Amino acid sequence: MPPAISLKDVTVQYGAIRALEQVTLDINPHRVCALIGMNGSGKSTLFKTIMGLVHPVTGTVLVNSHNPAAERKRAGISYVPQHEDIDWAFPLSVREVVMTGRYGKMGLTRRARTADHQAVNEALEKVELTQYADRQIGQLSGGQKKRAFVARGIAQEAKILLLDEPFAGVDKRSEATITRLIRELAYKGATVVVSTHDLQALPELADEAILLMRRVLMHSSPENVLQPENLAMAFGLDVLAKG
Ligand SMILES: Nc1ncnc2c1ncn2[C@@H]1O[C@H](COP(=O)(O)OP(=O)(O)OP(=O)(O)O)[C@@H](O)[C@H]1O
Repeated sequence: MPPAISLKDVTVQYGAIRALEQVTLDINPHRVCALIGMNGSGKSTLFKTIMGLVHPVTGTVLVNSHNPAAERKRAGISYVPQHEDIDWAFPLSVREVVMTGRYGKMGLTRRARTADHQAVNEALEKVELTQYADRQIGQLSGGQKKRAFVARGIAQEAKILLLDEPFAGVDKRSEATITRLIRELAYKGATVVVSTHDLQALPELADEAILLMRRVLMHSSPENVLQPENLAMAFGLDVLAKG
């Protein structure tokens, strides 16, 4: 089976800042892959590159064996950006946000059919937000907002989900719900890439992990990546001192 995501020698620059350098990696289908690295190590840039929102200066990116922008248009890939990258004042209800995940299936008319409403209701139920469905998205708590965007990914039925720090600022209950849903999505055949700073939860969450510091330092099992010497490579020695 070809990799779900494949990058070869990808370098990304923002002006003079080199955010990714010669990144080569393959992520196989049906896996949960965690992306680990310190602030500024290029995690969000990697997601945006896989989505075709940021264009590498060199190298190639394939998503489901297609060009990223084409795959995004086909709705084969779903992306939950970081909290700060979303306009929470946008006048959409939670239900409408989740419905945007169905746009790729609706064609140009964007008219929701029974199957779309059903998929949205099921996704809302899965993330336990049915009772908040008609609230404006900005009026949810941090954890509920994350869950709403995970619901959008579920409703989209995308083969690949990219989740940028879905656990940041969420309580234990939301974290457990999101972890359970990620595992369930992979079990049902999706490929999930998730960035997280929660190293303790890694073995339960992910099948494999990538240590990123502009370059891929390591791509291995969570257990290997969590070895102190490997974490020290990505985070410096502080992480060892903090245990
Ligand atoms: N639009 C931009 N313009 C210029 N520089 C940028 C831009 N976006 C990111 N950068 C820079 O690129 C580097 C990688 O940033 P990126 O957001 O990908 O890191 P990250 O690992 O997601 O960080 P964090 O954990 O803080 O979210 C950083 O040095 C950042 O300052």
